[in-house]
Amino acid sequence: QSSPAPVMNAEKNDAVFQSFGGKAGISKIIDDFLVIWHADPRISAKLEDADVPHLALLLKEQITHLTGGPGVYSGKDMKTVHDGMNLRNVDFNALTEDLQHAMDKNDVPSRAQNKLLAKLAPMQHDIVTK
Ligand code: HEM
Repeated sequence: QSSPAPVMNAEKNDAVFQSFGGKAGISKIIDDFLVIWHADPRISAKLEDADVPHLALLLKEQITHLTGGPGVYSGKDMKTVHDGMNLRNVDFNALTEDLQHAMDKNDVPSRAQNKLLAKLAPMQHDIVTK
């Protein structure tokens, strides 16, 4: 006999993902985020050698996962990826601001934004090396 409990849990853990507009919402937010990043003189140079379509794909997977959506993140761990980029706290903060602009532009409620930002904050330690 099937129990309703796992379904209820799934719905509960899904709330942030739904606030982001699900897969379509996250896809749009990341596309907007990359446009904003490209236009941000503080960190645009960091994208010069990047494979942006690949980065977009992995960011969509990662944010889907972090907001409680379906699927897996297939990329590398944050320390391995950003090692050697000489990233500073100001770079991390600029990127976070750009992401917030993208979330604002897409009307993500601030409570849901803060849930995601709280998951990104501990990554700063692995990403910032300088
Ligand atoms: C919370 C902060 C961040 C998160 C969640 C994040 C996430 C990611 C992810 C998922 C990837 C792709 C991993 C892979 O290729 O396997 C990546 C790559 C990359 N990230 Fe970050 N990142 C963060 C901060 C930053 C910052 C602050 C910068 C620079 C300003 C940056 C620049 C890059 C670049 C240049 C790549 C490589 C793209 C390429 O070579 O194709 N990241 N990041």
